[in-house]
Amino acid sequence: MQILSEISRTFGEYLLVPNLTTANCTPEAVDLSAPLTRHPVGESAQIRIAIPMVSAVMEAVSSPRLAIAIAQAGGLSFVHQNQPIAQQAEMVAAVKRNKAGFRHSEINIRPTATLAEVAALLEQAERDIAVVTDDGSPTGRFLGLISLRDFHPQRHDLNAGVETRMRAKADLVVAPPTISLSEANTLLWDQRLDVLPVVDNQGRLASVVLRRDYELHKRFRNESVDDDKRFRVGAGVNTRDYRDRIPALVEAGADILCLDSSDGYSVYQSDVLDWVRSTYGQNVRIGAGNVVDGRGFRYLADAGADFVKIGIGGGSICITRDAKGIGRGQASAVLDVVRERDRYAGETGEYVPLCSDGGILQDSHMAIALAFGADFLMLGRYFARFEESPSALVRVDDQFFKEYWGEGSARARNAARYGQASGLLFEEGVDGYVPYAGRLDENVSVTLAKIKATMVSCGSITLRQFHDSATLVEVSHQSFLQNSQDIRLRERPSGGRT
Ligand SMILES: NC(=O)C1=CN([C@@H]2O[C@H](COP(=O)(O)OP(=O)(O)OC[C@H]3O[C@@H](n4cnc5c(N)ncnc54)[C@H](O)[C@@H]3O)[C@@H](O)[C@H]2O)C=CC1
Ligand SMILES: O=c1[nH]c(=O)c2[nH+]cn([C@@H]3O[C@H](COP(=O)(O)O)[C@@H](O)[C@H]3O)c2[nH]1
Ligand SMILES: [K+]
Repeated sequence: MQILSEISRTFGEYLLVPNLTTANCTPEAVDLSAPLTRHPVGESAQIRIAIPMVSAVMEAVSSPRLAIAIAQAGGLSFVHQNQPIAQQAEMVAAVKRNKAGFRHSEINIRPTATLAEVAALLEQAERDIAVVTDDGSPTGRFLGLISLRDFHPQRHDLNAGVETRMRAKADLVVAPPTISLSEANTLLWDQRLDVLPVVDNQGRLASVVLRRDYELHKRFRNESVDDDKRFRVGAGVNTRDYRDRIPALVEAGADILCLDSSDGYSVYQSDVLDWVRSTYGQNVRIGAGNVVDGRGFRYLADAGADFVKIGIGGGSICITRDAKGIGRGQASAVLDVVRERDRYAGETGEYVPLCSDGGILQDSHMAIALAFGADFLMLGRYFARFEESPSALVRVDDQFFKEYWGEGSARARNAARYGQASGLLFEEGVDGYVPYAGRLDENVSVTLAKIKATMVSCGSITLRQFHDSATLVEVSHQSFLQNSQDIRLRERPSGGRT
């Protein structure tokens, strides 16, 4: 038996002490890009992301819709593996079918639906325009567009059909699937369009190009895309059915894989990494984890992991520490693994990026995790709150929530945990709600603004500089208690605690 001589600590126990801010150190100059894959020290990784955020390998978080929204913002999603292989592969393929700028139409309606129905659909989606297809699906025969400007409750009978007020295909500008994104954007502006439908030669809707996406793209110039301008997407895998699951995910176009486990310091993960390297060489990139110390890191790095993920029991839905008594405060875990990563890089010349997974309770913790040396962050609760996450939106009294549950909870019925003969019969996660927070892009831009402001105060314009020069200090419990004492807030500050 051995007792480590440290107290295990979380991000909330630290603050950053500012360094000198120089004139070239501005939020505009801050580059938050991060490597996802191992690479020789001093060179660039094969896969990088423009913002250091990936979404958790969880059913309540990483769906195709969320994956597209994160890729648009510059991060990456890992589609969850707690589902049949074909279904997971189809989710990956659904993301890859979207080219940056060309998206599957989300707001669709049949021509025989009533104006009242389309009004309700648009109100619920907070959009102005719906696409009319013969069967109301995103790939049906394209018939026209209907917007809130096409009818008025006082002037038109809301029981009338959509077809009575829609602008029909013959009067609209449509584009063939061969159109390039820059040609499509030119049409949007020259023809003053809000929506450009892309229609194949059988008259079926292939995708839509939206003016609002163009405007978003101007704001987020950092989309995560592959060489064919398709969105990048990752996928979770496990240590059991990998010989079948990995080929299906690779075939579907997954850009990177991630072993999804509470405890990655196992021969099972090393076996999977061996199998991937002997089957695909470096053509398939795969991260491993989770670990909480340098030994776990070195084991997985030696076994060939592309990145190593850190975190046991620190997630918002976690009860692993209660159930199994394993884990480590996330700040201590990151600190220990970072030291080993840097030693490993010195010895081998290979940089293996680190992902800090879970336990981010507020935006400032992201900056602190990055200051500790994490290359990027995996977030569950943070992304579960957004419109684009797959779970249900529920209303309780006057407040809206999204459902959010752990992969080790009974609800997840995790096939790996509960399907095995020796069955893990206990739960390691809870099932609950998180406050609904609106659209992903709006929230992410506020969070990034905060991280950039922190880095400016600390005199860093790249994450590498931040890792090297951040100065952190432990904070006493008392100083937190004294913060905003005796002030009764008029209202919660916007963009405050997330
Ligand atoms: N980060 C965290 O703190 C936690 C995460 N989770 C999440 O819950 C889900 C399930 O995680 P785990 O229960 O760790 O799943 P897991 O599949 O990695 O492990 C479950 C059990 O199966 C064993 N096992 C794994 N591969 C095996 C093989 N090939 N042959 C025989 N035995 C094998 C493991 O040793 C373990 O006892 C994941 O999505 C994970 O991310 C769950 C608890 C904590
Ligand atoms: O103890 C656990 N029981 C669970 O059921 C569970 N499900 C997910 N995870 C892990 O939590 C991470 C997400 O954490 P956050 O919501 O704090 O971002 C995820 O990325 C996982 O590492 C679990 N941990
Ligand atoms: K272990």
